[in-house]
Amino acid sequence: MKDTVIDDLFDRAAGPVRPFEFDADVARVFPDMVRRSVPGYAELVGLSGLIARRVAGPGTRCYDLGCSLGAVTRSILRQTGPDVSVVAVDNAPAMIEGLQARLAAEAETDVTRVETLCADIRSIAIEGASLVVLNLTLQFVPIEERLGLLQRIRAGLVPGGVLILAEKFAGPKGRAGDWLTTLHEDFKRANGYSELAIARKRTALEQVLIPESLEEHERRLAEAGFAGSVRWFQSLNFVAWLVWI
Ligand SMILES: Nc1ncnc2c1ncn2[C@@H]1O[C@H](C[S@+](CC[C@H]([NH3+])C(=O)[O-])CC(=O)[O-])[C@@H](O)[C@H]1O
Ligand SMILES: O=C(O)C(=O)Cc1ccccc1
Repeated sequence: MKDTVIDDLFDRAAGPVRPFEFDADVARVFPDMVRRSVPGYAELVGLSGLIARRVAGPGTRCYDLGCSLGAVTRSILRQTGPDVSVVAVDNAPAMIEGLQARLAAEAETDVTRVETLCADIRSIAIEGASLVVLNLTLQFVPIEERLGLLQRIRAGLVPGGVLILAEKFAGPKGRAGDWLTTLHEDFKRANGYSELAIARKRTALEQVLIPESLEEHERRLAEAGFAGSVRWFQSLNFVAWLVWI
């Protein structure tokens, strides 16, 4: 449960690379992995809490979809009043178990405000939501199912409610996109990842994390019926939008 377990999962050269999975090994190292792999992750999580503070009125619900170990859930809890609840959803049992253990261990957290669900975000009910957060999660949903999920999210928002969508995005073809990829790999090197680990994780993620361009995302948000959006975060090839109805 410690957040200091070092991620060395891709350092071992043994055997062919298997597709990336959110299993118990990943859950164990996840805080270190995400901090060293996603530039601006802490800022994304912290600012999501500030957005919650603005939009989550009394008696409303926030959804953290693909919550992993609940960093965003805890950020929302910290920034909102006692009558705001959070539904934290992930389909990886190891993540939900890790989240539950963390919540129970934190004396300052009111666990009665959190409902944890080990479920697929494509099949849960979304109702009475002032905030829905997809923090680096939509990228793992099959492309043909992304529109339907966004439509259901929009239908579940209350007036004044918003969606936070954060994604790794596909940069433009050519030099601009190449710069973003190169600098992201430099970021990983600077955080201590080996060439082997970077290459093996790239292969493991290939058919699993499918990034799309900024234009594809923005076109789909409009198609899903959202009224507007603003990009409020970008660090290299990671971006976040605030999306309203
Ligand atoms: N269909 C699905 N249903 C439910 N969960 C899913 C699904 N697909 C993927 N997941 C879950 O989405 C999470 C993505 S990680 C999110 C980080 C977190 N938001 C954070 O703020 O720390 C991002 C990353 O690792 O790049 C994993 O825990 C998956 O099990
Ligand atoms: O490492 C990467 O390239 C990423 O895109 C971030 C990430 C972080 C944690 C799990 C999977 C992907």
